Amino acid sequence: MSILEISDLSLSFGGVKALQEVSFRVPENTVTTIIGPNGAGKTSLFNCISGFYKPQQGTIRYQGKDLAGTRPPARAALGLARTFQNIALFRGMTVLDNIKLGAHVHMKSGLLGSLMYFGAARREELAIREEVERRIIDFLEIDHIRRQPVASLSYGLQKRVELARALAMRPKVLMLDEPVAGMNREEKEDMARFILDIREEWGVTVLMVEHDMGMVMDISDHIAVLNFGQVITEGLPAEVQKNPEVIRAYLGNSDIDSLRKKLNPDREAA
Ligand SMILES: Nc1ncnc2c1ncn2[C@@H]1O[C@H](COP(=O)(O)OP(=O)(O)OP(=O)(O)O)[C@@H](O)[C@H]1O
Repeated sequence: MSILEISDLSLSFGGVKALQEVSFRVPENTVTTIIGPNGAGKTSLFNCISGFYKPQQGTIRYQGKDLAGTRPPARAALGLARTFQNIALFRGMTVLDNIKLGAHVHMKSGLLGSLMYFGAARREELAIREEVERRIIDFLEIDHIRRQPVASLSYGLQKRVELARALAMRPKVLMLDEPVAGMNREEKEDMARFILDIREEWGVTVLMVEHDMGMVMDISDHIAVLNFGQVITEGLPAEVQKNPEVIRAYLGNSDIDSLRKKLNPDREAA
């Protein structure tokens, strides 16, 4: 079953066609990855799914429901959480406080909401929140830094805190925009392990944009390839890797050596 279905999506910025009739499905409980050369439209597609961009054409269905007209915070509350290409944390706040902010998508606000939301229901919500935060902190192995301000942490740990905050939103689909960009090898391996565990142990579907082809091929169940705003193919990593159109798409942007490195960096390094 597909948890997300993108149909016929088009988005333009003036004369720039960022997305052209894009259709693909994200099967439930998979790691699905969108790849493609720079400028292919990957982030634009992410922004359409999380509601930051409004496509001129097409539909996005989440659990069978058309998301048109649903604003970004409401999409997050429905279970579509995301991280960003550049870390978007409150740097002066502690790790724990940043994580707590993630849970806010579930808190009722406004006078009516507050009036209807007190007593047992509120206590129950707070207990759930604390349990979720504790579980996330244990899972991501960040207990030792939970009282530290984010600004004092290494880049790899900051990315982990961002992941923790997204998990605190209790997502059904976790959208990760370049989760290992700028990381060293060890940090990448840790992140890959966490992503796989999020799918397996937490039952969360992961939708990721990533340039690191070694990691993409290792952990993805399903890959969609974008080029010039269009999906040129989708399928299993092994199928996508040998698809001539995919190879051509990357060749258009680089020489043969960097192509090999991109599609199979581990073998190159060996
Ligand atoms: N806010 C915007 N205003 C104008 N043009 C935009 C905007 N966002 C994206 N574009 C254009 O849309 C196209 C797709 O960009 P997008 O950032 O989605 O690609 P990408 O695949 O994510 O690239 P990268 O891998 O470099 O992050 C590009 O031509 C880009 O210049």
